[in-house]
Amino acid sequence: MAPYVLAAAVGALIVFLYVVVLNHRRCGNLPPSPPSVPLLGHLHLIGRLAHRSLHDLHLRYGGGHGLLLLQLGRRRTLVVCTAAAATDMFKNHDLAFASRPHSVGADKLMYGCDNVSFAPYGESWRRGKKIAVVHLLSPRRVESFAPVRAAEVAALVARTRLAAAEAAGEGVELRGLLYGYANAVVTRATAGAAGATAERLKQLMAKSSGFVAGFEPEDVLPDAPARFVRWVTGIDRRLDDIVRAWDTFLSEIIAAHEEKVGDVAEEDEDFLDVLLRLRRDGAEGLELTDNRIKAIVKVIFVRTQKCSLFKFRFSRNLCFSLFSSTVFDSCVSELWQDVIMAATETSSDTLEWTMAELVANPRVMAKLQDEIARAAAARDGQLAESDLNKMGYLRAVLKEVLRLHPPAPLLVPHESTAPAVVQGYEIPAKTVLFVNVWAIGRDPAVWNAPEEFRPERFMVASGGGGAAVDFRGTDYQLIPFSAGRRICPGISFALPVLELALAGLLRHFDWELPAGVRPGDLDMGEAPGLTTPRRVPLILVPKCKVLPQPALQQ
Ligand code: HEM
Repeated sequence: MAPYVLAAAVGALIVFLYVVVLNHRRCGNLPPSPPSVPLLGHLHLIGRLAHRSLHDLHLRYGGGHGLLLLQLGRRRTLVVCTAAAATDMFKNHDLAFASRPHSVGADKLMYGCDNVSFAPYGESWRRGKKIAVVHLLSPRRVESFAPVRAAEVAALVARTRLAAAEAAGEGVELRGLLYGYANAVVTRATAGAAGATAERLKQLMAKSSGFVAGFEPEDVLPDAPARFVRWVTGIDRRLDDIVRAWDTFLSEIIAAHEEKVGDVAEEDEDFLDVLLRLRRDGAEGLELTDNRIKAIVKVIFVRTQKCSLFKFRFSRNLCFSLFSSTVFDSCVSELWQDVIMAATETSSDTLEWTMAELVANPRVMAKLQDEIARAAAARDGQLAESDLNKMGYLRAVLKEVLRLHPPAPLLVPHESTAPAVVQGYEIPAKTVLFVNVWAIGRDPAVWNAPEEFRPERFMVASGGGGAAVDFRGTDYQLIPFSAGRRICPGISFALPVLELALAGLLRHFDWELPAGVRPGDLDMGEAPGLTTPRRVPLILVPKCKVLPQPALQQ
């Protein structure tokens, strides 16, 4: 028998005994749970759209308190499924659940998790988040990127015009256009340049996110067999190659930025300039080592490209064949494919969903175009970023899109560091937390006609019941950016990027479905995984509008 087969068999036996014991150690007043099987726990119950599987499991087994407890391989996992349970969680137990589960891939790729997103709760995370909130994503800094956004929206409109001319009345696939736009804004804000840097970044992103976020051997196997699987399948070797490629890329950008020290006025700084200045000034308590700067810059690149890097992947095939190394191999390559899919970013996913919902709801599209045209007319045909504040319907449309299609439908997994009593149930420490914001956005206890796309629910003038509901983490029925300590610090960066692109696309073009496709025929399914890009890329026919003014200065 080959030594690795023997080692795998021994590993399997250890795991089997371990999980059998673990499965039978259910004690205390725990939340409801479906029946489990040895080793897998409940993994086999999770389909390719995990948020939907978890929602169905909750409806079937969950009871009235909005919680479900699952054993996903080695990880005990609490799922929050309703707005009421989310309220209890974020109001009363945010601190206990503010950490992150450990990921070997994230650890290697993120300089020992010396960043914000992947860091466990503690001093290092607190310092990183402070840098992000106070120095990089503050209102003043976000405002300073207004010219970048204006230029990139103009470029998006120009590229769409070109695509429309080339398509000559046929459909245009929007995904590439939207991805290019968001990628350019982010690369310019982070590193001051787009072009070749953006292209290199796109390639690195595509290579790395599966490693950070994939289903790791450690999720199911004890440490020693997991290390063995890593070695046999070559996961670690490939990971090391990617780590080196990232490091070279980041070192080069840092070196280029250091060369131009003193040439850049504070208001023109990109994120990297800010971090290097803080280091030069010896900003108190920030300890900006090279690796820390690289980790922060990387996480911002990655976050803005695809905010939910923890792209846990639950595949039934994987679950049923855990001990076959070829399965781990195919899992990795599957993840690679997934990553290429996943390389579409949060902002472009959201823009694509918005365009799909608008074309499926022509009444909403017309009303929004009217609002945008009126805002432009009030300014002699020009549109400025400050006009966004006056476009209440545009904001309502975005809220409705993020309610139905949150880009991270289970947020990013948290982990508890202390026992907690949630909704009357005892939750032990070291429990992973998924908050099913996709299900919460459809919770019939808080939303009327939850499956309908109805932005008016957020409008005071339309008597919408959700008029006062915001999505910045205070109203727990709408938390696409999360809430509490781990809330996304990039909301103010993301909103103008999304709203300006929509204003530009809807002001300059009318949008139609390709000939023969009716709004009801539009495929509104999601691609498998724990993020929710559209299953089918959106193809629409842009019709250039004749505007009262020759050019839009935005
Ligand atoms: C539509 C756009 C976006 C959405 C829906 C979104 C959503 C999220 C979500 C759900 C989380 C996880 C929160 C949790 O763990 O509970 C998160 C974390 C984070 N986001 Fe975003 N995000 C977006 C854009 C951005 C942008 C543009 C940036 C930066 C420029 C950013 C930076 C971050 C960072 C640094 C974290 C980690 C926070 C922490 O762990 O403390 N995000 N985001």
